[in-house]
Amino acid sequence: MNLSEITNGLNDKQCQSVTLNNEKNALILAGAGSGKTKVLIHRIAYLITQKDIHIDAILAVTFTNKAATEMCERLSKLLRHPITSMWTGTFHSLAHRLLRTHYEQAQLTYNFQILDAQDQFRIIKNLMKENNIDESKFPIKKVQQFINNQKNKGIHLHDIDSSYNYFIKKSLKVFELYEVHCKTNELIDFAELLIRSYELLKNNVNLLNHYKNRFKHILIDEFQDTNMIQYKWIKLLFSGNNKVFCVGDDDQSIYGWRGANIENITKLCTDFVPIKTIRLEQNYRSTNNILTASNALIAHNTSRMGKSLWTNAIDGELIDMYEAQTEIDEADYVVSSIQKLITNGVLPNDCAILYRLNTQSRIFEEVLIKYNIPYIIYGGLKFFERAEIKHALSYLRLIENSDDNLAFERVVNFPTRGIGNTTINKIRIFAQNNHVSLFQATIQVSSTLSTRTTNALNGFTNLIEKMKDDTKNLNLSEKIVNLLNMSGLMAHYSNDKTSNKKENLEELITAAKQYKQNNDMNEIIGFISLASIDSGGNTNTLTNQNVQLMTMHSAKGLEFPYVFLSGMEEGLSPYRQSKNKPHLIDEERRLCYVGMTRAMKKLSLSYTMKRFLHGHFLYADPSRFLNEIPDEYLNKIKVKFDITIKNYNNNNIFNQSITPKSDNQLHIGALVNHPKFGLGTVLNFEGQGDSSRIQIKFKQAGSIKWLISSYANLEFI
Ligand SMILES: Nc1ncnc2c1ncn2[C@@H]1O[C@H](COP(=O)(O)OP(=O)(O)OP(=O)(O)O)[C@@H](O)[C@H]1O
Repeated sequence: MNLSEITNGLNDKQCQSVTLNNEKNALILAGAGSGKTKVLIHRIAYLITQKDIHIDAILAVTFTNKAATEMCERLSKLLRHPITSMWTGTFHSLAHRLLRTHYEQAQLTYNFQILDAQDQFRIIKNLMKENNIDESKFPIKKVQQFINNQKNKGIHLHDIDSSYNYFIKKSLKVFELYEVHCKTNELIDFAELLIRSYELLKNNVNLLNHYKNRFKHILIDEFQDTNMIQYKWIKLLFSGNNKVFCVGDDDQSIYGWRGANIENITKLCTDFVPIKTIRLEQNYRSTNNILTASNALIAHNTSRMGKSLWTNAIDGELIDMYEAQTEIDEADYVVSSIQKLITNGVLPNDCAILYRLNTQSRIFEEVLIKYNIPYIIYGGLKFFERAEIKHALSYLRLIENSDDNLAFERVVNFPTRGIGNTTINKIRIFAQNNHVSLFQATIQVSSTLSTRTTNALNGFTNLIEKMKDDTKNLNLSEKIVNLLNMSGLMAHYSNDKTSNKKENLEELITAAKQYKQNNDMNEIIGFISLASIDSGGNTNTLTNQNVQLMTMHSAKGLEFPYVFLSGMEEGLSPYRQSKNKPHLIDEERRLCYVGMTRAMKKLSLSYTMKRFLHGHFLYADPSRFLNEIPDEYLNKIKVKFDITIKNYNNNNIFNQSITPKSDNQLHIGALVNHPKFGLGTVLNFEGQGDSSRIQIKFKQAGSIKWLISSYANLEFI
């Protein structure tokens, strides 16, 4: 393969990045839609074909495992031969591979288990309960986040100063209990994967040197969202003999809340010298209007590394900006706009509805159903996180290692076999006191219980032993088929006609058939670990006839011809927790920028005057980000209200078509006088014609009232 085949179709800057001199490290600052994935793939192809770098000497880190699979597929296509053995994946999956390969040096046994976020939550919850830590005062999610934040920064338990406040003191207590629990049960959570693999290399000089010499080229995608421990990991592997090639965009760093450290990008330029920085500024995705409006928004962020994106594309349509009265009105507007597009021949999957919070999807779903438009939600419960899949995998875990306590707890009584909580508690206590696993405890304790309970417990332990024997010569997917039948899971879910749980179990069998084993890893352990690290996508991703719904975070890296960015209100975007915190507002602005730059042909923004969220009505101003987009790119759309008002002053009844917040005297914020309630401020209107209502906050008694507008008897002031 010659050089021109590798650089064919690349622009000058892309080409310069791909063919960069081998002697230098590189930071490719790649703007939204500037083709960074393309550059990364072509760079690897260039190294292999033009610089004779062996595939084993390349380490490629991606943001998701799906991105890694796609990268290998595209690379195979470009090179015209399959690429299967390259070390590629997320930091977590690579760390996992290192730990499984060198488990003894990492002071682990081969059977160590990976703890996903759900199981981590359950363990923290149990530990708090056992130690009488009140979850109403110390929400489990917050404690979990505290623990993970410390770990993501690479901070050890004993290094944390507990003198700050009571929350930290209590969280540290849980942290300590949690660490002991994980250590005793050989459970490794996500952050621990990184810490352990970092320490494995750091404490084993020979091993470190082996990998330093092996990986001549380390390529990292989405560098702006690396966290501290990931940065340390790369720095450790870096030597005079190898080179790093990092691709990222400081304007798209959106995972600060999860420990990502945007400063890693600037640190790179001082820690990895000599380094060449190349900016990719030509955007191939969006129309000029969408791109220029997005540029104007992100220009309000301080401390940017600076890029000015441009495009050869046409101006395209203006960006619609819709002011809705309520979230129902907003959803109606978005869905009816999508329906018009579909009627004009647009495919549903070319349309995406983006929002800030998962909970915002509900109302869109209701309206989509009403309009009979198929949709799919990304980022909800992922495939391997579903209960039925976790149950099935627990049986697989138990035949691999019957001492796996988490798996035991999940299925000892599922499907139900008459083993109640009291019995399970007895088993837990016995296991704790005698330092044995729950499975061992069951065998030892069962004879001391009632005959019925003994039979039930023996039934379970015998079932696991029989499963082990019967499936030992089968391949992975055959094993799963047998476990599903022997455990009764398949029969259990087959009876449930209201859900697609049975189909999900069948999908699990397919996933097992498709699983490609790493040469150096046991098949079952590899498959189970993959399920924990990369919980997979939605099950029904294959269909392309659905409107796509997702949070702005999940939309990272994707593109759609038509994008509807909803909930553009203060408190949602930017999210209320960022209030008065400039660095968090900057991150929210980046998130909005990511959302806007997903659009190829048409972007619609919307906000509501009133929103029912988390059980309350919220009245919010339009997002400050909307004001940061110059008017010339916007097509502002406001609804009109037909409302009947009786003016108290002159007793005139008049019908009006009102645009809220227009110069009309009746607008939100207008001052009114009422014969009975006195002075007040208009908060809201609702409905049409005779059934319209007006909401007013009266100064007297500070009360808020809805009045039928026809009889409101208001005097405008
Ligand atoms: N040289 C090129 N010529 C034509 N199209 C290109 C070129 N480079 C990239 N593209 C196209 O531009 C679009 C954006 O590319 P890609 O998704 O790789 O961008 P990105 O930099 O990863 O974007 P983001 O960071 O916003 O997710 C894709 O549709 C891609 O095919």
